[in-house]
Amino acid sequence: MATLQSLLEDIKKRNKGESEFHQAVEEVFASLEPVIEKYPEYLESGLLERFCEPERQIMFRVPWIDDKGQARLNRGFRVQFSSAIGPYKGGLRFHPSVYLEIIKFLAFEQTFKNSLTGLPIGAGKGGSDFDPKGKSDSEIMKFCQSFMTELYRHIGDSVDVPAGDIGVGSREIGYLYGQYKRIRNEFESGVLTGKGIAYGGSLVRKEATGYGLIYFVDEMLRDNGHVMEGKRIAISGSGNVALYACAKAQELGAKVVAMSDSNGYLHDENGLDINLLIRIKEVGRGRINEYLEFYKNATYVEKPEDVWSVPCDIALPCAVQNEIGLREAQMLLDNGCIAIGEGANMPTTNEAISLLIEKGVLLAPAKAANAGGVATSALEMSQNDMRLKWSFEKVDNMLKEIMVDIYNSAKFAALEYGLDKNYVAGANIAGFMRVAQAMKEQGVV
Ligand SMILES: NC(=O)C1=CN([C@@H]2O[C@H](COP(=O)(O)OP(=O)(O)OC[C@H]3O[C@@H](n4cnc5c(N)ncnc54)[C@H](OP(=O)(O)O)[C@@H]3O)[C@@H](O)[C@H]2O)C=CC1
Ligand SMILES: N=C(CCC(=O)O)C(=O)O
Repeated sequence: MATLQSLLEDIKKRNKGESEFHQAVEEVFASLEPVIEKYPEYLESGLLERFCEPERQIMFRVPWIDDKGQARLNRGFRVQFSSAIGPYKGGLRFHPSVYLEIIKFLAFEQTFKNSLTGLPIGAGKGGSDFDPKGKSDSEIMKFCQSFMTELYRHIGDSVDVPAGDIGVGSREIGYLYGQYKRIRNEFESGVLTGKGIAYGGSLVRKEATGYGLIYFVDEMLRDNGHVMEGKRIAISGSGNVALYACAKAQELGAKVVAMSDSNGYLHDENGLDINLLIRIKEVGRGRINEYLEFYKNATYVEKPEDVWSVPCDIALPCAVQNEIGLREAQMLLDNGCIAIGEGANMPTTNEAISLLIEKGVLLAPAKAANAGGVATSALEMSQNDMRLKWSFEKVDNMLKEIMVDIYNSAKFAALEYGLDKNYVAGANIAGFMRVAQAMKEQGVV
């Protein structure tokens, strides 16, 4: 008879060398132990094995011509992980660190996240090893057009709906959509989300992941006798998620004193000027160290991983996977950090999660806390379906409600299994149960 442990070993054997995917599965299996004890049929029927196997993985060649007339070559991916509760849904990551297994772990995480939103969206993820940094607008466009020339055959508003992630913002979505529309000869606005407002994008989508993170963390703090007001916050990353998490945290009265990028971290004890940072990053497409030209008291240290050495009450990892290991977790504990809100996907190692929870740090897990982006993407799909355009306030209120619901789902799932305040386990359990129920009713497919 299979056990959780023997299944985990089998999954590791079947996916040799895929350390991030192994890590993601290990974390989930640790959470599901009490669930499988109560419902062994999820294991005995092979459902859990199917749950951890992507429905489809697609890899394709992406040739393009650079501004010098040189032929360039990248690789594209799309992992369509689960369609149990809706069409595949998840971002596209353009970054040189991308390869198939990275996309697979991200797509696996998306299964739980999309389930927790309560909306009809399955799980997928895609991307490329293309590096947008240092590329001209024309090169970005030519790459996106070539990428979509391959991807279009695999997506659709009821099949698979990509969106943004690292290196993919509304500019890239626009170029991808333009090529898709040209090939399909059809205005299928719901096929991509994160679109520009002029042609079907939803208000709040740009801000959603960052805002949603703060809504979740604020709910978690309040439920545990704390307030956001007056708290010191350190954030890793300075992209779409980090910038809008910073803006909303400051709106709620917190002081954000540090933010990072892949070259280092910015520190301003007076609190970062978020409007300047948004101008530098979004308008100028510049680097955060340009901030020093405006604020002489600020510092920029060329060690991104040491952003967590800046004393803070709340840490918001909003960059990449595994940026908080045991070393960084100890830095946070030594500085009296009381809460962590994961804006990035899988930013904390399993060892660091165990240490932080053991020490009583309130940990808002990525699958739950950063679901605001995909939830608002689903709201964009709904508006597109109905050919409607909702107001910023309407969408923002829906986002806030969804994030509070997600918090409560994680909280009460943890409580049901005697795992009070273990929001990592609660999110994994609540996310799993909805998809597992759908899989059970749909048969062995
Ligand atoms: N966009 C979305 O809707 C959602 C995104 N996420 C997750 O949030 C995280 C950030 O995504 P997003 O803000 O969209 O991406 P962006 O491309 O807008 O920003 C990424 C940020 O992370 C920084 N970064 C990248 N690599 C490293 C590194 N090795 N060390 C430190 N910083 C690094 C980048 O710095 P630099 O400019 O130097 O490269 C940049 O500041 C990702 O983990 C993503 O998967 C989760 C849910 C939704
Ligand atoms: N990159 C995203 C957003 C995906 C989406 O909006 O479909 C994520 O949830 O990780």
